[in-house]
Amino acid sequence: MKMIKITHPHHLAKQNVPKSVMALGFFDGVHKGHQKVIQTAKQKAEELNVECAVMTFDPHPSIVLKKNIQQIEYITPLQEKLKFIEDLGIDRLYLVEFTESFSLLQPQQFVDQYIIGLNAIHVVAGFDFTFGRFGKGTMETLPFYSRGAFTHTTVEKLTDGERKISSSLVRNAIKNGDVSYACSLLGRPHQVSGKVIHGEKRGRTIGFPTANIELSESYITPPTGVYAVKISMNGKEYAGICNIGYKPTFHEKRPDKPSIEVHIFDFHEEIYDIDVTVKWFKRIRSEQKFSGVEELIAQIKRDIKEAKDFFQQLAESDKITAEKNF
Ligand SMILES: Cc1cc2nc3c(=O)[nH]c(=O)nc-3n(C[C@H](O)[C@H](O)[C@H](O)COP(=O)(O)O)c2cc1C
Ligand SMILES: Nc1ncnc2c1ncn2[C@@H]1O[C@H](COP(=O)(O)OP(=O)(O)OP(=O)(O)O)[C@@H](O)[C@H]1O
Repeated sequence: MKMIKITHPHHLAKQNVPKSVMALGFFDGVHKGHQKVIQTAKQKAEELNVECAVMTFDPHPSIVLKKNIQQIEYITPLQEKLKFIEDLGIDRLYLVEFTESFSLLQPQQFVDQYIIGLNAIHVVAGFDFTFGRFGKGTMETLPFYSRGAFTHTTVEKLTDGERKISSSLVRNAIKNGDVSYACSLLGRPHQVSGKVIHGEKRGRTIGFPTANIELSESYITPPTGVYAVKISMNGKEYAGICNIGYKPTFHEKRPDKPSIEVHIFDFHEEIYDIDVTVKWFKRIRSEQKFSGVEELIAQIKRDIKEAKDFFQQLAESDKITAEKNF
């Protein structure tokens, strides 16, 4: 995938840019709705025998448009978003820096400079995509702005029951700890990446060593509690159990921020400073304050059993699905 970074105003000349079918959107999470939009663009590009392009933006428009927001938590921070888009088999990605001057473009200026000017001959976006100053341009008015230079496909709303699959729905699911639901909306588990740092070194003394993880980006994370997770490092993936929390059993005073610690099953290596990715599969319980270490140990044993049973069932259902598809 060829990536073209653009800061407004751009100086790309139409005749130097290949014709494309262009999918448009912010695409935080690259959830199933986004996948449908991008896959529709890909199909159309094959039909028309031109490149398939995605145009996305960074940072999130709310940082520029709502002055009181300095940083937002992403489902997929930029690098992850680009990787998941690339995995869908796209030829080119226009990454437009979302600046104030860009946000002030009128719908017609946006279409002239960023669609017609980038040689898109067909545009694909969801039914509720908006563009231009105050989001005034819509899919209904797009043909008017197109000046006959391109056609378009509006992708119908993809829903889960009554609810539109959206980045907001995925964010809420993660924030509420419903990581299994987030997984079904994303079509894969939500994941976060970071580095293994030194913890309080108590874990090994109670029989459950844990890798303490410092996140590398501003991710949305699930609330405090215990989760069945998979953790990958150096190209290998392991099952484990994660506690996000303040460890109230050991801390009278709540630490500033919760720690994220993973006990990896059947694993005994030294992994400080290693880069890891954690995938959230299932919430098991809330964090508790136990009256003693023995009680905590007994509970962690039950947590591990529950997580192992879950992964066993998952492996069996994946096997059945794979056999059906064979
Ligand atoms: C699966 C699991 C569940 C946990 N649940 C709790 C809990 O409910 N309450 C609590 O105070 N600590 C809980 N902990 C945190 C332990 O107290 C923690 O792992 C231990 O203090 C080691 O911390 P350290 O890695 O900073 O040394 C849990 C840890 C794991 C791995
Ligand atoms: N469920 C869906 N069905 C069809 N198209 C969708 C769906 N969700 C998003 N899209 C389209 O995908 C593109 C990117 O969507 P965008 O990231 O802007 O918003 P979103 O996923 O709807 O989330 P939110 O509005 O909560 O931020 C847009 O063209 C949008 O219309």
